[in-house]
Amino acid sequence: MSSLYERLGAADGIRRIVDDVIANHLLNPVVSVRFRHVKDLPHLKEMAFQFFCMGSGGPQSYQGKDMRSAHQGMNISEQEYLAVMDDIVAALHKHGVDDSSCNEVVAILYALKGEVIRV
Ligand code: HEM
Repeated sequence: MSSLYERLGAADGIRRIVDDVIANHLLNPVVSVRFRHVKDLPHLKEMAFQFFCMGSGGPQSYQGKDMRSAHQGMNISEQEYLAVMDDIVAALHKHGVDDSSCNEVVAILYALKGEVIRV
């Protein structure tokens, strides 16, 4: 079986998925205000791209903050966390990622929950 990275469409596919994830966040009333206030969205996209690539088994290295430091002091709620997961799943479906690969992504993100919510 090919790697999760390949099933997500490798670098080009992940780039497109990340663009849609951020677009979804900006339209999602539960979290849009968080993302409208980000000063450097291109940087956030690049970090999210690297994170996704590395986390799915791609050759890229992630140069951003660890998840706890990245979200420290934001007081992110469970509801916001779920909204972000929903936006990611919607972007994966839009790009034709199969259900089992989608579930793998959800499991990886779920494991990071404790480093994101109210840290
Ligand atoms: C498991 C879920 C999540 C992952 C994998 C994730 C991943 C990331 C990454 C890689 C960064 C960039 C860090 C850096 O700049 O070095 C980041 C920043 C950010 N995250 Fe998350 N995140 C998650 C959940 C959330 C949630 C639930 C929210 C709130 C709605 C959120 C809001 C933000 C914001 C606003 C920033 C940008 C901070 C800034 O540069 O001003 N994240 N996240």
